[in-house]
Amino acid sequence: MGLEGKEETSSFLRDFLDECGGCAVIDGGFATELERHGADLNDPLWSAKCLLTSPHLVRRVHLDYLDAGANIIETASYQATIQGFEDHGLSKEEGEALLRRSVELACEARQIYYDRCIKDSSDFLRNGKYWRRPILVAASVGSYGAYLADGSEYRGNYGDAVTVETLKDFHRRRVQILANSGADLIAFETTPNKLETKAYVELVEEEGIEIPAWLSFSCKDESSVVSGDSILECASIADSCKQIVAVGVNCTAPRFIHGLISSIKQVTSKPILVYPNSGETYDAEHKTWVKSCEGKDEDFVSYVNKWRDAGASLFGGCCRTTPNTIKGMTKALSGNLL
Ligand code: MET
Ligand SMILES: [Zn+2]
Repeated sequence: MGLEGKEETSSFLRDFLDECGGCAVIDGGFATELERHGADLNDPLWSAKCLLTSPHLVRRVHLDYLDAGANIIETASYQATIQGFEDHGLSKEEGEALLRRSVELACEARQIYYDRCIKDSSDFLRNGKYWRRPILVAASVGSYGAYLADGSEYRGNYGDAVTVETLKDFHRRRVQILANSGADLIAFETTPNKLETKAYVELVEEEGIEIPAWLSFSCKDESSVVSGDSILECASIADSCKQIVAVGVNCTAPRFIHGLISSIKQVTSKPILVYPNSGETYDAEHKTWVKSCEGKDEDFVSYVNKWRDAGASLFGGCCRTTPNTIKGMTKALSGNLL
């Protein structure tokens, strides 16, 4: 890509944020929301299983988040990998088609949402002018640990045998497919360590990935990602890559978010995104979420404006948050705290 393209990439998200009025709303937990609707995700493919068994539900959850006010919806590809689909008995081509399908489903939901808004044209009129809420489709890429389906993305320790090269090889084909699928950007999410951060950055540079990406980390406290690596180091690596247009934190307890924003701000001037989980902890052995002292949706939502003051500009939710959480955030950010 020439210089012109790179400049376009760096202003892509800022222009979008301007259009949204300064900050944007991301959707909430996707897999856990599918479960709330009755999907059985007790499978190594987790949410990606629904791409095979219930695409209508995938589309429906995307729509629920759009109705709640989301400006960015993330595809059901978090745990969709060609290797995972092959382990499930599918061919490479079928696996690749399902990755593309995850993006199509999100794009279809956006189209349905816009078509509906045209019918109810009040959504399209602002100060007497035609306006439609900007909506992006972000192609989710979960970590190698997510593919292992043993909760590794919350530990981030892959052992000595796994190198940057292993990880690049693991992610390469999926990232290439998602980058050419019609998605607006790639969401590298729940990144657990420095090694995988390096792998993503090298991969997008070496493969000449043409769409922008964000990189977000799952963290275990205010200063470290789940592996124990420093958030400052990880965020600096993400910052060094032109294609990465935002850096942040996801699937992390809300109580650590404020401190993490302050740390990330020290090492990047890129927009910062935060989409914490409900504050519960995932018990990989029993495949359940365990309550902590953290409160409910309402408490979580009341933090949003503090996080904005601390320097973040994209906000959403991760596991166990719901369209209701996102609705609350949308209101809180537009100055109408519930
Ligand atoms: N976007 C993914 C989801 O909400 C992130 C999962 S984090 C374990 O399902
Ligand atoms: Zn999560």
